[in-house]
Amino acid sequence: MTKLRFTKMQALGNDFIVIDAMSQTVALSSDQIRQLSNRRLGIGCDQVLLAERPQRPDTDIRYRVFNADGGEVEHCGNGVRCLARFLHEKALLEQHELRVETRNGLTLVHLCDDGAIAVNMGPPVLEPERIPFRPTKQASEYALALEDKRIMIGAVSMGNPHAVLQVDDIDSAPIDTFGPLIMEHADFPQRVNVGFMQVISRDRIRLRVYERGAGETPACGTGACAAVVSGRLRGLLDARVKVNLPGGELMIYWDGGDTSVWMTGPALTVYEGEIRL
Ligand SMILES: N[C@@H](CCC[C@H](N)C(=O)O)C(=O)O
Repeated sequence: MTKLRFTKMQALGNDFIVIDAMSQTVALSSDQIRQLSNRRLGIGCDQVLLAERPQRPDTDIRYRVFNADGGEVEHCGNGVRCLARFLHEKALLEQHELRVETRNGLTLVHLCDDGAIAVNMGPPVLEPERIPFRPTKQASEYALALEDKRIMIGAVSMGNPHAVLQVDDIDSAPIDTFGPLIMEHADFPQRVNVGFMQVISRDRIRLRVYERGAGETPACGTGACAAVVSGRLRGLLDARVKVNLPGGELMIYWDGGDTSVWMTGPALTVYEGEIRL
């Protein structure tokens, strides 16, 4: 039997089990991730995050992200803010600027004096083959065949893949039906996170996200970035946008082109413990 120390954290209700994999040996199978994430059989969370020693010399920490379904993925916007908070609270890293190694790149995180955490998420990836999305010419919107319907989506990678639908009202949007269908759509070979975006004004949207490997969550950081990028590309939004998610608010800034997307929001510790596996 293995004992594992963990910290339970949340960012706008998107919740995480954060594990220091530097001071303890951690080798979790997909089954164990599913068990930890299960809200009855384990601790319960949307994602498990591992803080590991960096492999790249130009970074301070490596973080790995596992969805509640056990699959490892590339990135997590709310998760990277929780990771930064965790490292500071544990005095594992003390600087206010952190260079975080992700599965496919480098993310810069800044702990602000007012308690918020700002993340430079890097430029969005829009080339379909890099999202990855079915081979096609890059566009701001694509038609997607969904059973007998044809819907319009934006497709963006923020390190992880996102489809963004514009809806009139997120309260009545078909999240539970369209969410799983689009997530598993054959045009997205790695599956996809699905955002439902309601544009309120050029600087405010409402958003719900059906996450790959976790289902609908109260908030999704990379989803908020992808929605603003998609809204900008469709000519609907300005550069600075307040994103209202069911769990709270994120500020997203994107100046277009190859510039980085910035995300600012909270991250909090809930409790700490030890679990037997
Ligand atoms: N909650 C996250 C995204 C977590 C990963 C995602 N479900 C995926 O599979 O890519 C966020 O805040 O960005």
